[in-house]
Amino acid sequence: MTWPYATPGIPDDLFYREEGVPMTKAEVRAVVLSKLRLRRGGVLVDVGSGTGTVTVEAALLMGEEGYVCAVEKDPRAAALTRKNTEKFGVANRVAVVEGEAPEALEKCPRSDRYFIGGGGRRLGEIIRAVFSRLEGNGVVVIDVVTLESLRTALEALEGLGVKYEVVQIWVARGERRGGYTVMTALNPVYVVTAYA
Ligand SMILES: C[S@@+](CC[C@H](N)C(=O)[O-])C[C@H]1O[C@@H](n2cnc3c(N)ncnc32)[C@H](O)[C@@H]1O
Repeated sequence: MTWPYATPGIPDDLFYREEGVPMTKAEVRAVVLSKLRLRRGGVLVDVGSGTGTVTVEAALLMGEEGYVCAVEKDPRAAALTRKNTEKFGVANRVAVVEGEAPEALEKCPRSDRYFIGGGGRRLGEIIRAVFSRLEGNGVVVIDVVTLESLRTALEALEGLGVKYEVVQIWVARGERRGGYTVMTALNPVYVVTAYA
């Protein structure tokens, strides 16, 4: 389908999804994409692309001349990223690299914009590798859920001596139940934005 709007805001349920493949939720994507300060015609490297929602929306925002290199170690998630880029008509400007970061980062061009949405136990290594490849006036956005990952991310950034900020996002969505609207909380997430 062709997304007809100037801003992405694609509802989560329009993406192909699969049990066990995580997704960055719509409200969190809005913050992540805003913090990334993408440019039309820019290049984003999306590390741990999962379902591919950030890849798709970033590609839409950067326009026809933009390019996303999506790195994903889980073959099922990589396939889902591909499928979603096809669904939203951006597959021609997305390269899906199936492999594990940090090594697989070598298969992406160097860039001034990185989103790290996954990294597991290798998060610290990935952050250091990303900064070694980051181009001038770069922005790196890291999305973490657990306190341990937050600590790893902050220690890595402190070790690199770079400027960063952290926001915590708590989103609750209203769900209609028996004639009432009940607010249902999503997991809180931390969005860390670091600057070259
Ligand atoms: C929370 S999900 C990302 C969700 C994604 N941003 C989206 O929009 O759907 C994290 C992903 O990172 C991937 N991942 C974890 N460690 C990785 C690594 N070292 N290299 C590449 N991918 C990794 C996982 O397989 C998982 O799909």
